[in-house]
Amino acid sequence: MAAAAFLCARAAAAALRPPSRGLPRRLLASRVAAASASGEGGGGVEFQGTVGFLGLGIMGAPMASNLIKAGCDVTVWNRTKSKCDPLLSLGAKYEPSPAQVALSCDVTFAMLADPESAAEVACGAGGAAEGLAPGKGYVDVSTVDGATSKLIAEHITSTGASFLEAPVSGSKKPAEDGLLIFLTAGDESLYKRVAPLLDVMGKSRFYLGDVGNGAAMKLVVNMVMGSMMVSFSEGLLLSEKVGLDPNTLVEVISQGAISAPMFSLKGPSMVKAAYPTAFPLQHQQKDLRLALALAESVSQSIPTVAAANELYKTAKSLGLADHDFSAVIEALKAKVQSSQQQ
Ligand SMILES: NC(=O)C1=CN([C@@H]2O[C@H](COP(=O)(O)OP(=O)(O)OC[C@H]3O[C@@H](n4cnc5c(N)ncnc54)[C@H](OP(=O)(O)O)[C@@H]3O)[C@@H](O)[C@H]2O)C=CC1
Ligand SMILES: O=CC(=O)O
Repeated sequence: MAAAAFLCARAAAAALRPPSRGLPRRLLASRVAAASASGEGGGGVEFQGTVGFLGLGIMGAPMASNLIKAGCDVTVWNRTKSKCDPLLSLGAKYEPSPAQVALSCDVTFAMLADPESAAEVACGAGGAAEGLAPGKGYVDVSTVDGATSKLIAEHITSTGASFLEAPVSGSKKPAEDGLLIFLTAGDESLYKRVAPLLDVMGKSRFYLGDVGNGAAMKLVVNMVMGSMMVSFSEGLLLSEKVGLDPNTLVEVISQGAISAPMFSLKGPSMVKAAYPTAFPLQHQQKDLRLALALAESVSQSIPTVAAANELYKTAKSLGLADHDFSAVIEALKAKVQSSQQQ
Protein backbone atom coordinates (compact mmCIF):
# COMPACT_ATOMS: atom_id res chain seq x y z
CA MET A 1 0.00 0.00 0.00
CA ALA A 2 2.92 2.31 0.73
CA ALA A 3 4.16 1.72 -2.79
CA ALA A 4 0.72 2.57 -4.17
CA ALA A 5 0.65 5.81 -2.21
CA PHE A 6 4.06 6.68 -3.65
CA LEU A 7 2.68 6.07 -7.11
CA CYS A 8 -0.28 8.35 -6.43
CA ALA A 9 2.03 11.15 -5.46
CA ARG A 10 4.05 10.63 -8.64
CA ALA A 11 0.96 10.60 -10.86
CA ALA A 12 -0.52 13.71 -9.32
CA ALA A 13 2.84 15.42 -9.64
CA ALA A 14 3.09 14.34 -13.29
CA ALA A 15 -0.29 15.93 -14.05
CA LEU A 16 0.72 19.21 -12.43
CA ARG A 17 4.42 19.29 -13.37
CA PRO A 18 5.46 22.58 -15.01
CA PRO A 19 6.41 22.03 -18.68
CA SER A 20 9.93 23.37 -18.12
CA ARG A 21 10.68 20.65 -15.54
CA GLY A 22 9.27 17.61 -17.30
CA LEU A 23 6.59 16.94 -19.84
CA PRO A 24 6.54 19.01 -22.99
CA ARG A 25 3.73 21.62 -22.80
CA ARG A 26 1.63 19.77 -25.40
CA LEU A 27 1.73 16.53 -23.37
CA LEU A 28 0.92 18.29 -20.14
CA ALA A 29 -1.99 20.05 -21.86
CA SER A 30 -3.43 16.81 -23.20
CA ARG A 31 -3.07 15.10 -19.82
CA VAL A 32 -4.81 17.90 -17.97
CA ALA A 33 -7.42 18.31 -20.73
CA ALA A 34 -8.31 14.63 -20.64
CA ALA A 35 -8.55 14.73 -16.87
CA SER A 36 -10.71 17.87 -16.95
CA ALA A 37 -13.00 16.41 -19.62
CA SER A 38 -13.73 13.51 -17.29
CA GLY A 39 -14.44 15.82 -14.38
CA GLU A 40 -11.28 15.01 -12.44
CA GLY A 41 -9.99 18.55 -12.28
CA GLY A 42 -6.56 17.67 -13.67
CA GLY A 43 -4.94 16.96 -10.32
CA GLY A 44 -4.60 13.18 -10.72
CA VAL A 45 -6.63 10.56 -8.86
CA GLU A 46 -5.29 8.53 -6.00
CA PHE A 47 -4.77 4.87 -6.83
CA GLN A 48 -4.78 2.54 -3.87
CA GLY A 49 -4.00 -1.12 -4.23
CA THR A 50 -2.21 -3.83 -6.13
CA VAL A 51 -1.94 -4.25 -9.89
CA GLY A 52 -2.03 -7.41 -12.03
CA PHE A 53 -0.63 -7.59 -15.55
CA LEU A 54 -1.49 -10.40 -18.00
CA GLY A 55 0.38 -10.65 -21.31
CA LEU A 56 4.03 -9.62 -21.47
CA GLY A 57 4.69 -9.34 -25.19
CA ILE A 58 6.21 -6.38 -27.03
CA MET A 59 3.75 -3.98 -25.40
CA GLY A 60 2.80 -5.63 -22.11
CA ALA A 61 6.37 -6.05 -20.85
CA PRO A 62 7.38 -2.37 -21.01
CA MET A 63 3.98 -1.23 -19.72
CA ALA A 64 4.24 -3.50 -16.68
CA SER A 65 7.86 -2.51 -16.25
CA ASN A 66 6.93 1.18 -16.09
CA LEU A 67 4.36 0.45 -13.39
CA ILE A 68 6.96 -1.40 -11.33
CA LYS A 69 9.52 1.38 -11.79
CA ALA A 70 6.87 3.89 -10.64
CA GLY A 71 6.59 2.02 -7.36
CA CYS A 72 3.49 -0.11 -7.99
CA ASP A 73 2.98 -3.50 -6.41
CA VAL A 74 2.67 -5.57 -9.62
CA THR A 75 1.87 -9.27 -10.13
CA VAL A 76 2.43 -10.73 -13.60
CA TRP A 77 1.42 -13.74 -15.69
CA ASN A 78 2.27 -14.71 -19.25
CA ARG A 79 1.44 -17.85 -21.25
CA THR A 80 5.15 -18.34 -21.96
CA LYS A 81 6.41 -18.11 -18.41
CA SER A 82 10.02 -17.16 -19.26
CA LYS A 83 8.83 -13.73 -20.42
CA CYS A 84 7.96 -12.98 -16.77
CA ASP A 85 11.62 -13.26 -15.68
CA PRO A 86 12.78 -9.69 -16.52
CA LEU A 87 9.73 -8.31 -14.67
CA LEU A 88 10.40 -10.55 -11.66
CA SER A 89 13.96 -9.19 -11.58
CA LEU A 90 12.49 -5.71 -11.34
CA GLY A 91 10.45 -6.75 -8.30
CA ALA A 92 7.19 -8.09 -9.74
CA LYS A 93 5.38 -11.04 -8.14
CA TYR A 94 4.19 -14.05 -10.14
CA GLU A 95 0.96 -16.07 -10.12
CA PRO A 96 0.49 -19.18 -12.27
CA SER A 97 -2.86 -18.27 -13.89
CA PRO A 98 -4.88 -15.20 -14.87
CA ALA A 99 -7.48 -16.22 -12.25
CA GLN A 100 -4.86 -16.19 -9.50
CA VAL A 101 -3.51 -12.82 -10.61
CA ALA A 102 -7.03 -11.35 -10.56
CA LEU A 103 -7.69 -12.93 -7.17
CA SER A 104 -4.56 -11.42 -5.64
CA CYS A 105 -4.85 -7.94 -7.19
CA ASP A 106 -7.23 -5.00 -6.95
CA VAL A 107 -6.97 -4.07 -10.61
CA THR A 108 -5.78 -6.35 -13.43
CA PHE A 109 -4.58 -5.19 -16.86
CA ALA A 110 -4.51 -7.49 -19.91
CA MET A 111 -2.45 -6.95 -23.08
CA LEU A 112 -3.14 -9.90 -25.39
CA ALA A 113 -2.55 -10.53 -29.07
CA ASP A 114 -6.05 -10.65 -30.53
CA PRO A 115 -9.78 -11.13 -29.81
CA GLU A 116 -9.41 -14.89 -29.29
CA SER A 117 -6.59 -14.65 -26.74
CA ALA A 118 -8.17 -11.65 -24.97
CA ALA A 119 -11.43 -13.61 -24.54
CA GLU A 120 -9.62 -16.79 -23.51
CA VAL A 121 -7.51 -15.07 -20.85
CA ALA A 122 -10.49 -13.15 -19.46
CA CYS A 123 -13.28 -15.74 -19.73
CA GLY A 124 -11.71 -19.18 -20.34
CA ALA A 125 -10.83 -21.91 -17.85
CA GLY A 126 -8.48 -20.42 -15.25
CA GLY A 127 -9.24 -17.02 -16.77
CA ALA A 128 -9.27 -13.71 -14.92
CA ALA A 129 -13.04 -13.74 -14.37
CA GLU A 130 -12.64 -16.71 -12.02
CA GLY A 131 -10.59 -14.53 -9.64
CA LEU A 132 -12.69 -11.38 -9.87
CA ALA A 133 -15.26 -10.12 -7.37
CA PRO A 134 -17.07 -6.88 -6.44
CA GLY A 135 -14.61 -4.04 -5.81
CA LYS A 136 -12.03 -5.37 -8.26
CA GLY A 137 -11.37 -3.97 -11.75
CA TYR A 138 -10.32 -5.47 -15.09
CA VAL A 139 -8.76 -3.26 -17.77
CA ASP A 140 -8.28 -4.78 -21.22
CA VAL A 141 -5.70 -2.83 -23.20
CA SER A 142 -5.50 -5.31 -26.12
CA THR A 143 -6.71 -4.28 -29.58
CA VAL A 144 -9.93 -6.20 -30.20
CA ASP A 145 -13.29 -5.60 -31.89
CA GLY A 146 -16.27 -4.12 -30.06
CA ALA A 147 -18.19 -7.42 -29.97
CA THR A 148 -15.31 -9.20 -28.21
CA SER A 149 -14.90 -6.32 -25.81
CA LYS A 150 -18.63 -6.42 -24.96
CA LEU A 151 -18.47 -10.18 -24.44
CA ILE A 152 -15.51 -9.79 -22.07
CA ALA A 153 -17.30 -6.91 -20.32
CA GLU A 154 -20.41 -9.05 -19.72
CA HIS A 155 -18.33 -11.88 -18.32
CA ILE A 156 -16.31 -9.61 -16.04
CA THR A 157 -19.24 -7.57 -14.75
CA SER A 158 -21.25 -10.76 -14.05
CA THR A 159 -18.70 -11.37 -11.24
CA GLY A 160 -19.52 -7.96 -9.73
CA ALA A 161 -16.16 -6.52 -10.85
CA SER A 162 -15.84 -3.40 -13.06
CA PHE A 163 -14.62 -3.40 -16.66
CA LEU A 164 -12.76 -0.84 -18.74
CA GLU A 165 -11.56 -1.29 -22.30
CA ALA A 166 -8.45 0.78 -22.94
CA PRO A 167 -6.63 -0.07 -26.18
CA VAL A 168 -3.52 1.99 -26.81
CA SER A 169 -2.18 3.97 -29.70
CA GLY A 170 1.60 4.05 -29.83
CA SER A 171 4.10 1.31 -30.40
CA LYS A 172 7.05 -0.39 -28.67
CA LYS A 173 9.06 2.81 -28.07
CA PRO A 174 6.13 4.88 -26.72
CA ALA A 175 5.32 1.90 -24.47
CA GLU A 176 8.92 1.91 -23.18
CA ASP A 177 8.88 5.69 -22.74
CA GLY A 178 5.46 5.80 -21.01
CA LEU A 179 4.01 7.82 -23.88
CA LEU A 180 1.03 5.75 -24.99
CA ILE A 181 -2.40 7.17 -25.82
CA PHE A 182 -5.24 5.34 -24.03
CA LEU A 183 -8.62 5.04 -25.77
CA THR A 184 -10.87 4.03 -22.90
CA ALA A 185 -14.55 3.15 -22.58
CA GLY A 186 -16.72 1.37 -20.05
CA ASP A 187 -16.96 1.87 -16.30
CA GLU A 188 -16.21 5.53 -15.66
CA SER A 189 -15.42 5.13 -11.97
CA LEU A 190 -12.86 2.46 -12.84
CA TYR A 191 -11.44 4.86 -15.44
CA LYS A 192 -10.99 7.49 -12.74
CA ARG A 193 -9.59 4.95 -10.30
CA VAL A 194 -6.89 3.72 -12.71
CA ALA A 195 -6.12 7.16 -14.20
CA PRO A 196 -2.84 7.46 -12.20
CA LEU A 197 -1.74 4.10 -13.63
CA LEU A 198 -2.66 5.14 -17.18
CA ASP A 199 -0.65 8.31 -16.61
CA VAL A 200 2.42 6.28 -15.69
CA MET A 201 2.13 4.26 -18.92
CA GLY A 202 0.85 6.98 -21.24
CA LYS A 203 0.95 10.62 -22.23
CA SER A 204 -2.79 11.06 -22.73
CA ARG A 205 -6.10 9.31 -22.24
CA PHE A 206 -9.54 9.65 -23.72
CA TYR A 207 -12.75 8.43 -22.10
CA LEU A 208 -15.16 7.60 -24.92
CA GLY A 209 -18.31 6.33 -23.19
CA ASP A 210 -19.81 2.89 -23.69
CA VAL A 211 -17.80 -0.32 -24.14
CA GLY A 212 -17.04 -0.73 -27.84
CA ASN A 213 -16.20 2.93 -28.46
CA GLY A 214 -12.57 2.52 -27.40
CA ALA A 215 -12.21 -0.54 -29.64
CA ALA A 216 -13.84 1.28 -32.55
CA MET A 217 -11.60 4.34 -32.15
CA LYS A 218 -8.51 2.13 -32.07
CA LEU A 219 -9.56 0.26 -35.23
CA VAL A 220 -10.26 3.49 -37.11
CA VAL A 221 -6.84 4.88 -36.13
CA ASN A 222 -5.09 1.65 -37.13
CA MET A 223 -6.88 1.32 -40.45
CA VAL A 224 -5.58 4.80 -41.34
CA MET A 225 -2.09 3.76 -40.19
CA GLY A 226 -2.14 0.50 -42.17
CA SER A 227 -3.21 2.27 -45.36
CA MET A 228 -0.63 5.03 -44.85
CA MET A 229 2.10 2.42 -44.59
CA VAL A 230 1.02 0.82 -47.88
CA SER A 231 0.92 4.19 -49.64
CA PHE A 232 4.36 5.04 -48.25
CA SER A 233 5.70 1.68 -49.43
CA GLU A 234 4.36 2.31 -52.93
CA GLY A 235 6.05 5.70 -52.93
CA LEU A 236 9.41 4.28 -51.81
CA LEU A 237 9.34 1.63 -54.53
CA LEU A 238 8.20 4.02 -57.26
CA SER A 239 10.83 6.62 -56.35
CA GLU A 240 13.52 3.97 -56.70
CA LYS A 241 12.08 2.70 -59.99
CA VAL A 242 12.20 6.17 -61.59
CA GLY A 243 15.80 6.66 -60.48
CA LEU A 244 15.33 8.73 -57.32
CA ASP A 245 16.99 8.05 -53.98
CA PRO A 246 14.24 6.77 -51.65
CA ASN A 247 16.20 8.22 -48.69
CA THR A 248 15.70 11.65 -50.21
CA LEU A 249 11.97 10.93 -50.51
CA VAL A 250 11.89 10.14 -46.79
CA GLU A 251 13.59 13.46 -46.07
CA VAL A 252 11.31 15.44 -48.39
CA ILE A 253 8.21 13.90 -46.79
CA SER A 254 9.56 14.67 -43.32
CA GLN A 255 9.64 18.39 -44.10
CA GLY A 256 6.17 18.78 -45.55
CA ALA A 257 2.51 18.64 -44.58
CA ILE A 258 2.33 14.83 -44.79
CA SER A 259 5.22 14.38 -42.39
CA ALA A 260 4.54 11.65 -39.84
CA PRO A 261 6.87 10.18 -37.22
CA MET A 262 6.08 6.73 -38.63
CA PHE A 263 7.62 7.61 -42.02
CA SER A 264 10.77 9.12 -40.51
CA LEU A 265 11.19 6.26 -38.05
CA LYS A 266 10.58 3.35 -40.41
CA GLY A 267 11.62 4.80 -43.80
CA PRO A 268 15.42 4.47 -43.42
CA SER A 269 15.25 0.80 -42.40
CA MET A 270 12.63 0.01 -45.06
CA VAL A 271 15.03 1.34 -47.69
CA LYS A 272 17.54 -1.21 -46.36
CA ALA A 273 14.88 -3.96 -46.38
CA ALA A 274 15.17 -4.28 -42.58
CA TYR A 275 12.03 -4.66 -40.49
CA PRO A 276 12.89 -4.88 -36.76
CA THR A 277 9.59 -5.69 -35.09
CA ALA A 278 7.85 -2.95 -33.15
CA PHE A 279 4.30 -3.65 -34.34
CA PRO A 280 3.99 -7.21 -35.72
CA LEU A 281 2.58 -7.36 -39.23
CA GLN A 282 0.07 -10.02 -38.22
CA HIS A 283 -1.44 -7.61 -35.66
CA GLN A 284 -1.76 -4.85 -38.26
CA GLN A 285 -3.54 -7.28 -40.60
CA LYS A 286 -5.82 -8.33 -37.72
CA ASP A 287 -6.71 -4.67 -37.16
CA LEU A 288 -7.51 -4.13 -40.84
CA ARG A 289 -9.69 -7.26 -40.84
CA LEU A 290 -11.55 -5.98 -37.77
CA ALA A 291 -11.86 -2.46 -39.24
CA LEU A 292 -13.38 -3.91 -42.42
CA ALA A 293 -15.96 -5.75 -40.31
CA LEU A 294 -16.66 -2.56 -38.36
CA ALA A 295 -17.21 -0.65 -41.60
CA GLU A 296 -19.46 -3.39 -42.95
CA SER A 297 -21.57 -3.25 -39.78
CA VAL A 298 -22.57 0.31 -40.74
CA SER A 299 -22.56 -0.32 -44.54
CA GLN A 300 -19.60 1.96 -45.15
CA SER A 301 -17.24 1.23 -48.00
CA ILE A 302 -13.50 1.50 -47.16
CA PRO A 303 -11.92 0.35 -50.45
CA THR A 304 -8.42 1.65 -49.71
CA VAL A 305 -8.34 -0.34 -46.48
CA ALA A 306 -9.65 -3.42 -48.29
CA ALA A 307 -6.82 -3.15 -50.84
CA ALA A 308 -4.24 -2.60 -48.08
CA ASN A 309 -5.55 -5.64 -46.21
CA GLU A 310 -4.90 -7.84 -49.25
CA LEU A 311 -1.25 -6.74 -49.27
CA TYR A 312 -0.81 -7.52 -45.57
CA LYS A 313 -2.36 -10.94 -46.20
CA THR A 314 0.13 -11.50 -49.03
CA ALA A 315 2.96 -10.42 -46.71
CA LYS A 316 1.78 -12.96 -44.12
CA SER A 317 1.78 -15.68 -46.76
CA LEU A 318 5.40 -14.71 -47.53
CA GLY A 319 6.32 -15.60 -43.93
CA LEU A 320 6.46 -12.02 -42.64
CA ALA A 321 3.76 -12.26 -39.93
CA ASP A 322 6.19 -11.70 -37.05
CA HIS A 323 8.19 -8.96 -38.79
CA ASP A 324 7.33 -5.31 -38.34
CA PHE A 325 4.28 -4.21 -40.33
CA SER A 326 6.54 -2.06 -42.51
CA ALA A 327 7.55 -5.39 -44.15
CA VAL A 328 4.33 -5.02 -46.15
CA ILE A 329 6.62 -3.37 -48.73
CA GLU A 330 7.92 -6.88 -49.47
CA ALA A 331 4.43 -7.88 -50.67
CA LEU A 332 4.55 -5.01 -53.15
CA LYS A 333 8.03 -6.05 -54.30
CA ALA A 334 6.72 -9.59 -54.84
CA LYS A 335 3.83 -8.22 -56.91
CA VAL A 336 6.19 -6.17 -59.08
CA GLN A 337 8.40 -9.22 -59.60
CA SER A 338 5.55 -11.49 -60.56
CA SER A 339 4.12 -8.93 -63.02
CA GLN A 340 7.59 -8.60 -64.62
CA GLN A 341 7.79 -12.36 -65.07
CA GLN A 342 4.44 -12.46 -66.91
N1 LIG B 1 3.25 -3.74 -30.88
C1 LIG B 1 2.63 -2.59 -31.06
O1 LIG B 1 3.20 -1.64 -31.61
C2 LIG B 1 1.22 -2.39 -30.61
C3 LIG B 1 0.36 -3.44 -30.37
N2 LIG B 1 -0.92 -3.19 -29.98
C4 LIG B 1 -1.85 -4.29 -29.70
O2 LIG B 1 -1.49 -4.78 -28.42
C5 LIG B 1 -1.71 -6.19 -28.36
C6 LIG B 1 -0.41 -6.89 -27.99
O3 LIG B 1 0.54 -6.55 -28.96
P1 LIG B 1 2.08 -6.96 -28.82
O4 LIG B 1 2.53 -6.87 -27.43
O5 LIG B 1 2.78 -6.22 -29.89
O6 LIG B 1 1.99 -8.49 -29.26
P2 LIG B 1 2.93 -9.73 -28.95
O7 LIG B 1 2.65 -10.67 -30.05
O8 LIG B 1 4.32 -9.30 -28.69
O9 LIG B 1 2.34 -10.29 -27.58
C7 LIG B 1 1.12 -10.96 -27.55
C8 LIG B 1 0.83 -11.42 -26.14
O10 LIG B 1 -0.37 -12.21 -26.18
C9 LIG B 1 -0.10 -13.48 -25.59
N3 LIG B 1 -0.95 -14.51 -26.19
C10 LIG B 1 -1.15 -14.76 -27.50
N4 LIG B 1 -2.03 -15.78 -27.67
C11 LIG B 1 -2.37 -16.19 -26.42
C12 LIG B 1 -3.25 -17.18 -25.92
N5 LIG B 1 -3.97 -17.97 -26.74
N6 LIG B 1 -3.38 -17.30 -24.58
C13 LIG B 1 -2.68 -16.51 -23.74
N7 LIG B 1 -1.84 -15.55 -24.14
C14 LIG B 1 -1.69 -15.38 -25.48
C15 LIG B 1 1.37 -13.72 -25.85
O11 LIG B 1 1.84 -14.72 -24.99
P3 LIG B 1 3.18 -15.56 -25.37
O12 LIG B 1 4.31 -14.71 -24.91
O13 LIG B 1 3.03 -16.82 -24.62
O14 LIG B 1 3.17 -15.75 -26.86
C16 LIG B 1 1.91 -12.34 -25.55
O15 LIG B 1 1.98 -12.11 -24.16
C17 LIG B 1 -2.27 -6.58 -29.72
O16 LIG B 1 -3.67 -6.59 -29.64
C18 LIG B 1 -1.79 -5.46 -30.64
O17 LIG B 1 -2.64 -5.30 -31.76
C19 LIG B 1 -1.39 -1.92 -29.77
C20 LIG B 1 -0.58 -0.87 -29.97
C21 LIG B 1 0.77 -1.00 -30.44
O1 LIG C 1 -1.32 -0.46 -32.90
C1 LIG C 1 -0.24 -0.03 -33.21
C2 LIG C 1 0.20 1.31 -32.91
O2 LIG C 1 1.35 1.65 -33.30
O3 LIG C 1 -0.56 2.06 -32.30
